[in-house]
Amino acid sequence: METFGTRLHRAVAERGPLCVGIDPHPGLLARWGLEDDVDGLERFVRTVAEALGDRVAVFKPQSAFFERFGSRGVAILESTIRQLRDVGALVLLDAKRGDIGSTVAAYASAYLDPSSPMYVDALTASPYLGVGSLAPMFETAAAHGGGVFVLALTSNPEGAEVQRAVTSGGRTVAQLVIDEISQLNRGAEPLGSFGLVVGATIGATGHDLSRVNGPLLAPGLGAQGATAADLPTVFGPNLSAVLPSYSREVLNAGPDADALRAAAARVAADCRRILASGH
Ligand SMILES: O=c1ccn([C@@H]2O[C@H](COP(=O)(O)O)[C@@H](O)[C@H]2O)c(=O)[nH]1
Repeated sequence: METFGTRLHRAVAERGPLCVGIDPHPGLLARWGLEDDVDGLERFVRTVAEALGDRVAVFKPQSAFFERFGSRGVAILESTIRQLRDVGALVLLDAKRGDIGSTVAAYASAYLDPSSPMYVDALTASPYLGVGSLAPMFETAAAHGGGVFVLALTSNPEGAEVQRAVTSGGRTVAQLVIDEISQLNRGAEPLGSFGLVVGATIGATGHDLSRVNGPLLAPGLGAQGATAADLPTVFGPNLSAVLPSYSREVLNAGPDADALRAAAARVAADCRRILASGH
């Protein structure tokens, strides 16, 4: 069985280092001339999947925008996940799950067990009940070739007061998370399956990402103000592991399929240039 890290490494080599977020904001539905209802949601996500599904390495549907419409919205999320995986894209569901271990085990079954209707390649997770509480997710992901991306240094300004607080051991909370994920990825080749979320907006924070040996998802590009040119400041010598993530910046170009493709190609080219130059 191939690991998620191996599959991600190949997807990025074939399609380029880009994650496109699928965030059907009410404002975007209106901009696309769609109603803010289940039919509008379905038209929106089908358009994105048909325009970009065969060329973007990773899609990151934001669960909240589907949950907003109840069970019919979740059914659309489920079919979108299938549609994207059928055309060879990897799906990273952004649901930021986290809880006590026994409940985390249920989240692991829901999203990381291939027998589940909601099975995805990888899931975002929140470590604030302790990184150890996420163990059932890590175990299920490892057993089935899946991945988990754990929040470390998020792109929103409110994250810093918690994530950069110093623990009794002298490390920041974020560094503790980084170090625990680094342990899980030790020795993995070509890339570990356990990633971190590090916002592109945060500037230079002095955190040590050098031992992560796993993917570094970088949201905050585009609509939140960061650009590809900010990536070297945030990630320093660890740029090769960065997976840049854009949602609204690409989705704003729709609903025209060619315009969506052009927007994705533009941000991918910006990122490729910066990531390849290493600075
Ligand atoms: O630190 C984080 C973690 C997750 N996100 C999510 O990414 C997208 C960003 O959307 P944009 O339109 O590109 O701003 C969204 O789903 C967030 O929930 C994040 O922004 N920052």
